[in-house]
Amino acid sequence: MNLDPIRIGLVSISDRASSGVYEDKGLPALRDWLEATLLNPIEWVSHLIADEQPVIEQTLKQLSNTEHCALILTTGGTGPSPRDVTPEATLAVADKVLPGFGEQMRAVSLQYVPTAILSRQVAVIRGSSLIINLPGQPKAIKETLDGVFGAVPYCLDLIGAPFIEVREGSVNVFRPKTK
Ligand SMILES: Nc1ncnc2c1ncn2[C@@H]1O[C@H](COP(=O)(O)OP(=O)(O)OP(=O)(O)O)[C@@H](O)[C@H]1O
Ligand SMILES: Nc1nc2c(c(=O)[nH]1)N[C@H]1C(S)=C(S)[C@@H](COP(=O)(O)O)O[C@H]1N2
Repeated sequence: MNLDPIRIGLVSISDRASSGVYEDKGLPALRDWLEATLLNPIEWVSHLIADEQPVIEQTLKQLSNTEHCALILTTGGTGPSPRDVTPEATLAVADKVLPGFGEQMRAVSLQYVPTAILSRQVAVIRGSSLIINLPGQPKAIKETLDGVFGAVPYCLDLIGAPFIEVREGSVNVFRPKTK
């Protein structure tokens, strides 16, 4: 079966990585996980930006409206510090909020760290894009995506995105049987 390409937006949100204090490990971790999981060809649009709410909102709008990314993943800026504003920016550009993703990611993350409850991560629909916030610790990307990605393909089906398939032995995708 020929799978359509999927356009994916990646946004690493970190004051220190974006200013060169440390090397960004967010974008590579996101790419590695998605490349190891998805069978579709992937078209990437990546951004490394500071924890600035207007910049985050502008980036998300561009990825959704102009770049037409079906899936947009952010990493970083979900905690309680004053500079952590990713959820506020994501909610500000949302058409619909999907609270189940945040609930599930925090529940899954509690298996790894007791501080999982500090992440205020959200997932939303904007237009034909699904936007999901992930925590900033690079290792949290695999931990959370392993736990929630099973629901992503059907969510993308419902918003008119390309039909995506995953590699055998990666994540268990659930699509309800069609009537
Ligand atoms: N993009 C990244 N690349 C590499 N390591 C990161 C990145 N983002 C976060 N980390 C690591 O995870 C830790 C917690 O991430 P968090 O998002 O809370 O950072 P922060 O303290 O808000 O600072 P900053 O925004 O400057 O990354 C950081 O201290 C850093 O060690
Ligand atoms: N799976 C997972 N979730 C996690 C973590 C982690 O290491 N793994 N770190 C937690 C911590 S310590 C914080 S402060 C919050 C917010 O992180 P952020 O501000 O980097 O997004 O995510 C939490 N969620």
